Amino acid sequence: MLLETAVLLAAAGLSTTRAFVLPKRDRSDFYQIGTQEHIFPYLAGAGPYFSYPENYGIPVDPPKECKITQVQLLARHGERYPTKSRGKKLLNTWNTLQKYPHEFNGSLAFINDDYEFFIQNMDDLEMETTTQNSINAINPYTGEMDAKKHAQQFLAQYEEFLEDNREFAVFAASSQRVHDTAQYFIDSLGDKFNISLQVVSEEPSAGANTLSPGYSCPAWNPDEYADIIDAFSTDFLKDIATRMNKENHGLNLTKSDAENLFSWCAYELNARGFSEICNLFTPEELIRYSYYDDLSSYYEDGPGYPMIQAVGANYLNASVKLLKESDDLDQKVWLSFTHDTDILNYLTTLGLFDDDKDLDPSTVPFRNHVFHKSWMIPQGARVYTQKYQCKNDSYIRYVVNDAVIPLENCSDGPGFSCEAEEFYDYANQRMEGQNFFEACNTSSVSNTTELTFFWDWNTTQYNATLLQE
Ligand SMILES: Cc1ncc(C[n+]2csc(CCOP(=O)(O)OP(=O)(O)O)c2C)c(N)n1
Repeated sequence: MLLETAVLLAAAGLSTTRAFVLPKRDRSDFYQIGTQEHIFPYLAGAGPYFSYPENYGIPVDPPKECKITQVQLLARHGERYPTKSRGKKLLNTWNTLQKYPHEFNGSLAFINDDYEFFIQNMDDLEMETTTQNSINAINPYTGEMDAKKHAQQFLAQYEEFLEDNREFAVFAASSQRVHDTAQYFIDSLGDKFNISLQVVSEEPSAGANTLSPGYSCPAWNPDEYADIIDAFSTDFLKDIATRMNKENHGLNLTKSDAENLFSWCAYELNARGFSEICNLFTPEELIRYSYYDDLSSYYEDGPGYPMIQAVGANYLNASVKLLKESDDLDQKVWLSFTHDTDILNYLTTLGLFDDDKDLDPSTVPFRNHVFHKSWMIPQGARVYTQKYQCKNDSYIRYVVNDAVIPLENCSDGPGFSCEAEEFYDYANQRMEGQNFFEACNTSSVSNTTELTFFWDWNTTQYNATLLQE
């Protein structure tokens, strides 16, 4: 380097070394990307997509003698940056680290080597990660690529069925990231399809005509079962903070900093493809963190909160109606995109992961543990309902994140499916006495009592204003 250039850069307060020191081979993102996929299931559904880990081995294609007659999808948006509120918390922890006046020792030492925080632009908060906004050109875990890959997988899987079904509406809740995911998916399907994207309002005023009933549910109280969740020991968080503080005298990381590090790890994976922060945790800490999240979700948005059965009934009721009307409806493909908790509410009403045993806060269970939240709704989650005909009978079954998950009490049909009439009885039973509008006190924010967009999109045209939330 010319001496003058070095002097100029130094005068501007910029380091002259950075541009000229290649990262060490073992610290290069190139070599590290792809080495952390085994921890995705432990990141509370905030990290990159992964297939449902407990696959029973049932082929996703219906048996050969059967013919698909309807497909429904309820999907989560793809990998994203943190929300604004989460981003603020992560920045606080990052500031604490940045203010530390000494070189870091031990597991945090990577920060000494020109570590660049993964949130570079506050406008990225709440948004999908994309090739454009990723801080690493070779990040394989963008929400954009996930949606595009998902669409290609969908095309390959339903190739024959889609031959005759190339024109349909796709539905997205009106959050920007949800909309963007649906758009990437549609773009990736290609120009042989004629698709109309319907953006359904997620404002509380949408009432029951929504894909995100969580926002139209004023009666929902996140703290309803806080006493159970709080009974879980979070000593593992204290242990993490203590370990970092011992390695670095004077660093006063707190328990909540330790908790933030887990989501830092997850979101950095979405934005960079790799995160040194993920390497701070022991396997045992990851397991405890993951169960803590299962427990919270179970009692806030899952089977542990009886009201959720009514919230999830809003979509399940519509889904069952579509299944029953499949012969009469021209549209056979029903793809919808929304948020994690809304899918969880729906799965709860459906009872696909409900073994009637409440999760225990006094210990981490292993054998009695069906409810793994991150397995159900990781970023890019996809819950398919398949209806197919074999001889003269129709059958229903579910494919969650690439794995066929049979209904525990109704799986005698081909491919471990549930005979349609039996399924309708089962669904009725799950929804008996469940009224979303009443249970949520939705009348205080809206007078829309029915979900109608699947049936009236053609005349109404849904194009709600996109929200950065
Ligand atoms: C039944 C219910 N009502 C209201 C809420 C409040 N709430 C928290 S998160 C959320 C939706 C968006 O959640 P986010 O964590 O940003 O999910 P993502 O977009 O990543 O899927 C809602 C409606 C809830 N969780 N559950």
